[in-house]
Amino acid sequence: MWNLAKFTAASLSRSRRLSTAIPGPCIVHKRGADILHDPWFNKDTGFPLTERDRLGIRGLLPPRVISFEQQYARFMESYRSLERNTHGQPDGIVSLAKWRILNRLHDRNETLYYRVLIDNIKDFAPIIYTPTVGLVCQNYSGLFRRPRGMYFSAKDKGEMMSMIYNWPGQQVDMIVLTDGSRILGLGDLGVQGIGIPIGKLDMYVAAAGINPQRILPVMLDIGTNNEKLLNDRLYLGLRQPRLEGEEYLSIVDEFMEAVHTRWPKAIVQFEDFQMKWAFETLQRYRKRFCMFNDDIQGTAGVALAGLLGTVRAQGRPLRDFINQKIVVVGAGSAGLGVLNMAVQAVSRMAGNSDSTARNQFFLIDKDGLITKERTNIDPAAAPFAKDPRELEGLNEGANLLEVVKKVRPHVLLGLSGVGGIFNEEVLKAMRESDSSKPAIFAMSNPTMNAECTAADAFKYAGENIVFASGSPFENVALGNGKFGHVNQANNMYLFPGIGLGSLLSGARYITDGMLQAAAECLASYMTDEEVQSGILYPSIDSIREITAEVGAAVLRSAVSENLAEGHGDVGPRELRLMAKEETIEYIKRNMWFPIYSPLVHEK
Ligand SMILES: NC(=O)C1=CN([C@@H]2O[C@H](COP(=O)(O)OP(=O)(O)OC[C@H]3O[C@@H](n4cnc5c(N)ncnc54)[C@H](O)[C@@H]3O)[C@@H](O)[C@H]2O)C=CC1
Ligand SMILES: CC(=O)C(=O)O
Ligand SMILES: [Mg+2]
Repeated sequence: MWNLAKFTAASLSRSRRLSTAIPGPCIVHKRGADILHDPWFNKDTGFPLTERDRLGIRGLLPPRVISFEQQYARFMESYRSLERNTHGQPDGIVSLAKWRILNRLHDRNETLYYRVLIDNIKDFAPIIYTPTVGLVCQNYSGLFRRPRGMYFSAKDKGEMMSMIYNWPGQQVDMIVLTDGSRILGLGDLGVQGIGIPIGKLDMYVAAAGINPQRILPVMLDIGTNNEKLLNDRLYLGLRQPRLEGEEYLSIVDEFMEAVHTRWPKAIVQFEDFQMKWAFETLQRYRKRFCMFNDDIQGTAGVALAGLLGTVRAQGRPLRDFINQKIVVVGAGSAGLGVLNMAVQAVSRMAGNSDSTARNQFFLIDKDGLITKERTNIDPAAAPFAKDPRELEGLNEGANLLEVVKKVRPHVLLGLSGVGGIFNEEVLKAMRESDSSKPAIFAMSNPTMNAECTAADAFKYAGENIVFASGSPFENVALGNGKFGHVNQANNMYLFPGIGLGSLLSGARYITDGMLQAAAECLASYMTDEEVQSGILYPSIDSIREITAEVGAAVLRSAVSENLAEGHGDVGPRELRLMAKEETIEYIKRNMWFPIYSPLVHEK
């Protein structure tokens, strides 16, 4: 049975802590059934009698008024009974059933939905976020029932400025935008990729307390090159190949102008764009709009925090980072983002140039080790290409196993999207690492695409490793009551704080300094004791706490760079005068927390 007393005590103390964030009485102009069908205002059976009378819904609901706590307990009961009833069925079926029950609540009653999400984030993140969100995207055209977010297609060229005013919300703070061209490690899913902005924005509400009335998931449907989808009669997107070149950019330009015109202060997060457009759009917009690319920049900060954690886990001073040999598998937007940020960190620590700092990194893509002998090398990868003359016994295109055997890296980091590529032989080769505590980061998503499983990593590379994966795995039982800790190295630890800190600072744009501040905040969050037992990141249960700290670090960095223009009533001067703790408090006060607000004045 659901423990109601525990729930009430926990949520009461949380409400008190965040009491200043509770909105005042809001007056709703809708009446009757329209209110019941609006998930923002709907309280289901929770409408008190005065509201039923005055909002014209008396008689439209069963007579008994059910409290929020009872509704919560009822939902959790049905969720747990779904778990029991689907026990033993294939994982995909169970996960989709769980997603459906949560999605139905999301569609019906947002307050209750976000409350159960916040309180049970560890259980529900794998459903609304990776890995299940990947399965949802793959099946989106069949799962589609109600629209969520906005869709701008190549057919809407010239219309976007007026379309943006079709969005019913007055104010939008956070937008997550995709073109569906590289959804997790699942490739081009066209319009079906909308599941990703929806899932990311759910994390924004849960972790950063962004008001769900002010979020906007967006799909830019500029076609798909996925033949299976083009031939699927249920496919809901444009049935045409992806636009390229100037045609493509003109669509993204038009969208960005439209958004900026209606909501000049909204933050735009680019998500799951294929590499060429990920880099190109970041360069194109980063000084014009308040935007960032999560796969390049959010991932980089989380990975850097993990890499610094592995140095501490070895009992070494942070500065020893400059001596770590790191093999990165995957030279895409995520892998290159990580390398660029890691190189900046090494240069700062060692006082070296970037080119010297790059020596310790080895980059592998689908054609093997990248060296200067590579023809048609991608310009973004070129700075990391090795000089073959400086490599003993390793040639252009050397395979992963050869590289691991020769280099004996301290860290093996996968962002390739290729499931199982860290196979038994590769993992066993990591036993010969030069590190006393080698690290394996299998960061690709969803679970199927992880470079290895947690169990295989501890089994083949040894019990002494530090392990992290992009999607969650259970901790691994090592025998004798010991467990191998599984970290989740996922950009969810940073993007909510980057967005929230940027929003509340009123920054004109998002700089490298702000992103570095976010990464440093995450890197210093764990104690030495935790890190030495292999725990690199906080538990997802405390994601709201860590997000508040990351948000404060980002805001303070914007202030120090003179980019903060303030937010709402709080101007740049007040932001500048805040001490660190005051900034964290300010951030927390501005986090939305779901409770039923009165919908009518009390007379
Ligand atoms: N944990 C996290 O927070 C994040 C994880 N990711 C994951 O990283 C993966 C890659 O994302 P992007 O870099 O954006 O993709 P991308 O498509 O830009 O890059 C993929 C890279 O992997 C390389 N690759 C493909 N097959 C390979 C093989 N057999 N051996 C070695 N390299 C190979 C490709 O050559 C390319 O360089 C995806 O699975 C994504 O879900 C991405 C962002 C954040
Ligand atoms: C986590 C994430 O952003 C990705 O896998 O693309
Ligand atoms: Mg992504």
